[in-house]
Amino acid sequence: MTTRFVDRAVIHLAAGSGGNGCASVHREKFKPLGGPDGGNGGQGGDVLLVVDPGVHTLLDFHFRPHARAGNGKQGQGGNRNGAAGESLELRVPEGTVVLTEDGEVLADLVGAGTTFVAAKGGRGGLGNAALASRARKAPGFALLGEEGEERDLVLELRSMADVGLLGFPSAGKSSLISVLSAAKPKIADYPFTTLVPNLGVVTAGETVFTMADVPGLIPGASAGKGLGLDFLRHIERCAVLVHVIDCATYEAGRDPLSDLDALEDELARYTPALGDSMEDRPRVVVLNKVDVPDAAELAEFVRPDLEARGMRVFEISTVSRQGLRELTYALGDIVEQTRAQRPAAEPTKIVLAPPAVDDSGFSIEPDPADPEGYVVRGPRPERWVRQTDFSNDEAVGYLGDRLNRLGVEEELARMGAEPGCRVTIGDYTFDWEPSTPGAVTHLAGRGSDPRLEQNHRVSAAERKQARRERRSERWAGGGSAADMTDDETDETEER
Ligand SMILES: Nc1nc2c(ncn2[C@@H]2O[C@H](COP(=O)(O)OP(=O)(O)OP(=O)(O)O)[C@@H](O)[C@H]2O)c(=O)[nH]1
Ligand SMILES: [Mg+2]
Repeated sequence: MTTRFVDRAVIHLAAGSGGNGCASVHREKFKPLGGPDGGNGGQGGDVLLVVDPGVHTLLDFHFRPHARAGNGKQGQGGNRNGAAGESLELRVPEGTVVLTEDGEVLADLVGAGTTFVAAKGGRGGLGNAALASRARKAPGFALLGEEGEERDLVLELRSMADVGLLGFPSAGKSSLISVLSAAKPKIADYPFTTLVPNLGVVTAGETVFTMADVPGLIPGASAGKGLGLDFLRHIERCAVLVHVIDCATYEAGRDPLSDLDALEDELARYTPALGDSMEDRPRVVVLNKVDVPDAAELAEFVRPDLEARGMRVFEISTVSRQGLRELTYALGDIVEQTRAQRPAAEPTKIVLAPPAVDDSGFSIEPDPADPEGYVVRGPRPERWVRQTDFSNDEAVGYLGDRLNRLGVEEELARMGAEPGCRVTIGDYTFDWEPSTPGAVTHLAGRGSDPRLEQNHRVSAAERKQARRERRSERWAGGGSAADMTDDETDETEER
């Protein structure tokens, strides 16, 4: 069996947006002044990655890298909440590693059914029924649904083989896998013949194990030289490492001992992305091409040195097939031992959501893009701004109240912000009009609220630019319906 796989794909995901809340007033014959009855918007659908043992490659993502989940529906009058958007499940193979474009590992998907929330749907906005309070009996506004998360992620499939072959280019790795298994990889006398890993299934008596043939390694690989990191990535998961050493090379500066040192050196320099050091991984040395008389002689010569280093050494030839049986059974034994030590199979159906963040805080910093401006950061202020319909003064007033209650205004004053200065929260910039200290009104009626007057709605390009300038730690967006009620909780407290 030979499995050739596309082992890396960049995907672009868009979760569904939340539906807007509805502002509606109950109307009935003879009852002209009913209460607010606008329902909440539905939650946007998530984009999920789900491990499916029936999927073996990332090929589909190669052809279809874009995926989008359904949007939540708008709330409606009569207290009808909008339906949630449909989540999208993308099937990925066992052993898929999810990374950011910067290479940060987000998840390592093992176990059938394991699910990763790759892009979180936006929250639906509260309708005016949910926003009503004693102080605000009939809110003339509702909250907007939030946009769904958009994410570019990298998927990598790391070989899950039991045995990983490593060696210089042309050492005979592909040849070895071809004689030990039914795999028929490309074999040629030029370096880097193998560009993608090949998996072979090897049988040693009762033991059946997989072997991965990976591209050749050259010094500097751990720093990305040759196929470098691509190569190393694939042996991270292998329980047993086999150094395949070419005893018949005439290349200057190459001999079995220095080849082995170079390979070990690269391994030591490589930091596995999955955090599991390869130092303690069992390894054996295969001295290949002993069908060549000079090579056989050299192998005999270096064997004691290698053994003195504690290595198990096998002299083989993939051409004459000598030494193969012994090697196969020895590998089978080691694989059995590592299997026995391995913890029990992972439970299935784990759902990996982005870690919950403490979203209660906020911070204010001088705006790097404006000498007199400030930038307010925090999951809640940013979310509240996104939820605000700026064409509705009452909604803007409500935002002002929320920010006030959180202490944003107080903190701005403490930092010496001057009235009229520009304050940016998320994608919006306001002129700051502080309310009189000590006389903060929590009750915004209908009509204009002078404290927050939105200047302009910035264009996407401006936003991007400003974001770049202000770049710093960002909060993981998203969140659950729980935080939605959370906002309302402190409202309740205050009431
Ligand atoms: N004489 C002899 N030649 C061998 C033996 N094993 C492999 N070769 C030759 O060595 C060359 C390289 O073999 P491959 O199996 O392609 O080597 P590789 O390690 O997979 O090389 P890359 O994929 O480039 O890293 C080929 O020309 C093979 O025919 C052997 O046991 N004896
Ligand atoms: Mg090869």
